[in-house]
Amino acid sequence: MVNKEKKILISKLYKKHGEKQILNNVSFEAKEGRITAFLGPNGAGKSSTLRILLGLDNSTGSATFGGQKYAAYDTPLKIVGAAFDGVGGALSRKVSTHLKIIAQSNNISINRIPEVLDIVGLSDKCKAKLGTLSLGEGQRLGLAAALLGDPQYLVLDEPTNGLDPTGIRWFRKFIRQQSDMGKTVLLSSHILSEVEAVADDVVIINHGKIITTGEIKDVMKDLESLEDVFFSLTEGGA
Ligand SMILES: Nc1ncnc2c1ncn2[C@@H]1O[C@H](COP(=O)(O)OP(=O)(O)OP(=O)(O)O)[C@@H](O)[C@H]1O
Repeated sequence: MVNKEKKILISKLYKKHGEKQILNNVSFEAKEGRITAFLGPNGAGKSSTLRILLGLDNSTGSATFGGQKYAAYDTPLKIVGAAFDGVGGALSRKVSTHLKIIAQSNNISINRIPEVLDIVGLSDKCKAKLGTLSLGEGQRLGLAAALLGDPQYLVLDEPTNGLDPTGIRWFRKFIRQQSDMGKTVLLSSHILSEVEAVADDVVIINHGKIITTGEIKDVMKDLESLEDVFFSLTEGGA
């Protein structure tokens, strides 16, 4: 039975690599029309959680989009758009060809390609080779690929990596537009100031354990900045 609520629900994930427990009862949700930031220091377990959510790794527990696992959707790119580090195509391939391959393998019309390039401000790079893109352009192309299927859910791993201040400002506006359209946005970051400026809700993870979740304004209510919250929770003992 498909859950009508358009939320990402992560419940009781446990994961070990060898003897090391890298996820320990990880549970949280990301809600429709809101931007949820998944925050934590290097090695905290963010990418591991997102990989499980996207069916790239296994674990105990469950991780669903609208009540269904990623792999249970016939054409997942029409439901979930994901962007991880790197573009992931042959460097000699053109931007348009890269997006065409992704679109065609997911039954998405190629008419969508100019639209997504326009949304991310890469229309002039349509014929450029992947190997010639800057880091920031590569990030934008990753977002374009994520948007191809006009998905309800966006899962973005460190989306501001490599963006300059103009790019960061562009990203904030872009992601707010997406959530205002009713999308469910989950993004990971270790850049606290970025998250503070853009997120509605925050989930903080450290050493594989969720240490706080809530609306950003509530999590921050007794502290000056998210930076203070983060350090009080991750270094102060929790
Ligand atoms: N395949 C693997 N084998 C062994 N250990 C792993 C593997 N993948 C991840 N880990 C370990 O799991 C822990 C969590 O890693 P993960 O990449 O999820 O962290 P992260 O929060 O995304 O960090 P970062 O911000 O640096 O990307 C780390 O200690 C990492 O070394």
